[in-house]
Amino acid sequence: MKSQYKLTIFYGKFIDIPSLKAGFRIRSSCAIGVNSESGSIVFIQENFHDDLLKLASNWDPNLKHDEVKIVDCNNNNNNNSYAFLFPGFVDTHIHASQYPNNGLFGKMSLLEWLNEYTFPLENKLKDLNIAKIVYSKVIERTLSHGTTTAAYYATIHLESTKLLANLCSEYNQRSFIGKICMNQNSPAYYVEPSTDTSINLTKKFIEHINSINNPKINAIITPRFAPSCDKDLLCNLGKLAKQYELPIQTHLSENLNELEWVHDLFPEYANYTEVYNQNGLLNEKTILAHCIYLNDLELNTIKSKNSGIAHCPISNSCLSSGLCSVRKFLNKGIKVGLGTDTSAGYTTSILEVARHAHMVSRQLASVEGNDDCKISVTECLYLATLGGAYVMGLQDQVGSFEVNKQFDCQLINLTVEGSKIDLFPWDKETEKLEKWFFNGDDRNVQAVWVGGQECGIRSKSYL
Ligand SMILES: O=c1[nH]c(=O)c2nc[nH]c2[nH]1
Repeated sequence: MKSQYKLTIFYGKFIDIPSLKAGFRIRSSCAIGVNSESGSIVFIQENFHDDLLKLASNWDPNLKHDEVKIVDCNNNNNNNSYAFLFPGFVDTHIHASQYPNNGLFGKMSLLEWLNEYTFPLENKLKDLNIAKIVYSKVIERTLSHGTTTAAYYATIHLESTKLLANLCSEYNQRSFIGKICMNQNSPAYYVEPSTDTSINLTKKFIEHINSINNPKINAIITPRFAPSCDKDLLCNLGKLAKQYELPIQTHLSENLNELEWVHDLFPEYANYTEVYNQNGLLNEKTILAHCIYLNDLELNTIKSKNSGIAHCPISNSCLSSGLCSVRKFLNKGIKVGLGTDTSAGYTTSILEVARHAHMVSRQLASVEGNDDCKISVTECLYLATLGGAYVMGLQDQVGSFEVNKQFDCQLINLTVEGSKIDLFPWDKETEKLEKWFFNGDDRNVQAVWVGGQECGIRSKSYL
């Protein structure tokens, strides 16, 4: 339905992190105008204390007052309360289909866990009734944590993957959705019989995404990981990505047994990264999850292809996969974002992943005796927002507040009833934000907008 409003003006304190080293950019008493039709930001005016409708007239002198919607988030900022608008989080790696298993991994590591926990669950989602329950819940849950953009893995099943795309569109969550491709080394009940089947189903899925005709909903080519795809499938998926100009997502170098397995399966390649590279699967739109054990040659290849890395520190801890040095990636100028990696990761919260990234980096600093490993609070929040946007090729659209970017945003209130954050009168502003980083959760997320449209996840009012 077409909105009666042509312009929405959001007013309040806007905070974002415009580059890795920038720290918090805090814009107080700030008015951001959003074009209701395009969802993009048309003006940003900070320290504004006049009539907001004047800004609307500046933008379009013909605009009538009832065509302008004002969302005033400044009311909360009396002495005892603290609220701000922050870019929506970007989850660069999440298995939507695995959501029911969040927190279930026992003592297992990757390869056993896939067989014992993951493949049986994913196979259940061929039933569309089950898929609808699982996918609705995971979208609701991620939105409630402030995730406005997600790169989802579904399952090998076409119809339920189509359903995930439809639901993302209905819930208004920006998303990349991948039908998983796998044609070898998988259980008989959960494997595609041939390359042709996998490619044809992927093509049908791409057609479905095109038919949804929603620019927020995109297809992504998804070879699960090298062990579950033969060379023919990898190579054809590379060609498909090129033909349709689509992004690619897969797993790389997550676990030592996996590395050995890849070496045995693909002895003709110099390393794991080359398996993807030589099959046309590495380019500037590729998202590589984990990447814990890459050597310098592999990192150089990833950098030269301008591919991005989804850092998944919670998953890496849950499955004992290893400690991943993000600083190594950043020092090489490789794009890095964060991934919950549900359900190898136990949470759907990117904020929690960001603090885990912080903690793992500090562990690494002590293990390696090198303080450079430490990733600061604002660097972690950058990875959770604009860093992730770069990894997904969306850096011109989301991740920070700039004119012409989409308005993907979350309203955070540190003093909402039930909040776990206690503020004291002497807290400096950046200290309040650091407290949010370490103790915030979905209770602090009061509203979420994608492309300027509020996502209807909450009944509570934010004003
Ligand atoms: O964390 C992971 N989750 C998965 O589902 C998967 N498949 C291959 N490799 C994987 N790693």
